[in-house]
Amino acid sequence: MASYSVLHGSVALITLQNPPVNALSAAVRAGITDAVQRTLKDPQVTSVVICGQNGRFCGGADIREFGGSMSGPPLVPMINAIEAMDKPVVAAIEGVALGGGLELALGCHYRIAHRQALVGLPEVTLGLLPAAGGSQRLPRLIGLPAALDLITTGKHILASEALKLGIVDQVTDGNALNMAVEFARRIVGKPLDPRRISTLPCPSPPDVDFLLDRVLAQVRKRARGALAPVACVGALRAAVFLPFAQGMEKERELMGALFDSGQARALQYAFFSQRLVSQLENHCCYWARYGLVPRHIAPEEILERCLYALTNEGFNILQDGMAAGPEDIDAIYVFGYGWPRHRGGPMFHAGQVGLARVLEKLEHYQHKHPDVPYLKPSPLLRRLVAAGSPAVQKWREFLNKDRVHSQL
Ligand SMILES: CC/C=C\C=C\CC(=O)SCCNC(=O)CCNC(=O)[C@H](O)C(C)(C)COP(=O)(O)OP(=O)(O)OC[C@H]1O[C@@H](n2cnc3c(N)ncnc32)[C@H](O)[C@@H]1OP(=O)(O)O
Repeated sequence: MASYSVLHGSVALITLQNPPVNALSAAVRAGITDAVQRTLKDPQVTSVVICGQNGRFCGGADIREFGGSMSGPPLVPMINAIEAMDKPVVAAIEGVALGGGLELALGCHYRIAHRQALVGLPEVTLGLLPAAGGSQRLPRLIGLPAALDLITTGKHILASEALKLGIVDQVTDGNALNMAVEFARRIVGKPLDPRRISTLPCPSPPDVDFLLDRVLAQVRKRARGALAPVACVGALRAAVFLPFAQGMEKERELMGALFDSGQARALQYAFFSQRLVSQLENHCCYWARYGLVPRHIAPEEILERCLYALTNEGFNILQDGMAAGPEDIDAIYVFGYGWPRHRGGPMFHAGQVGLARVLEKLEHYQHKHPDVPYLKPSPLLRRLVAAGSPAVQKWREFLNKDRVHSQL
């Protein structure tokens, strides 16, 4: 929800209330929408401040809502209504203004932030794009190159950097809310049209086509099949070439394609699993109090146990006759699972690492974890090592002619 109060008899304060990060759930959107109506109707109110409870402006749309059917007032008309208000609206940014949270702030006429606050449009990391006007307002505010960088990477930046880019208007080391309220009282009567970002042209360099093509090529390469970063560039292209309303349509169309994609679901799943795992880490501290000390597992061990077990499975597949040769397995990994092409595939990679080393590592981990069957070295791997670790192209000669095609 969002609370409404009036300070100094004239400044309406709208406070987002949805701990821990004041995400824009249906109840929060409804609360903001109601509060906006109240400010419009109240003749005593001459300016408005929007803030978040407990020193956090807003962590964005409520990601937990994405899985179900969305209810409540939609974000885009709500932000448009705030921007269209004829009373100045100031966002008081403390803690975070991320995703839909920053988009809400971009719909306000001014943004005052605490120096340490973090702002950004991280939707791309969730397989999405900033679809509450962020892809259309941010480039109009700070120009195309900076907006491309922020939106295609999803990085969070400090308010002090956001000030340099022009995303926020002022920063303070003190209380951002108090500063925003004082600021809101001072600016009453100033023209608001230049502050409505949607009405501004999108500043872009003269070689804009070249820039967009170059960034698209870089983003495609970096994205390695991820759809969202490429869609972000498409939305920013629309911001440059289309009027705001048409740009918003393009933003919605691109978001529609991403929203239900398996990639968005996977990235949102990863977002919550990562947090679940860190909660388990805290449980580990709890266990330690009872004498259950978690074992430190070095990143190298995690990598080796995953990678060499996977490679070992490849040797077993060859041994069993489920694949004709190592090239078949490598092709499946490169084309089907996104294995980096420049590393050839798991079987080729095993050859590069050295088959003797792979065997030695598997024996080492199997000794430590005899209950894990995947770590038991494949007989084929042993045969290859005994034969002097021939090149991958020669492995077919070591496959039994009478292999069992057990799964065929
Ligand atoms: C038409 C569609 C229009 C608009 C679409 C907009 C898209 C978006 O806005 S997508 C969301 C964009 N926002 C983000 O990606 C921010 C995600 N959150 C974070 O990066 C961090 O949580 C943080 C805000 C920087 C806070 O970090 P920290 O203090 O380390 O706390 P956490 O452990 O990460 O989170 C605490 C708690 O909050 C939950 N949470 C965080 N953000 C959201 C969110 N946006 N929606 C729902 N829930 C959120 C997080 O899962 C944790 O919950 P637990 O229950 O404790 O796991």
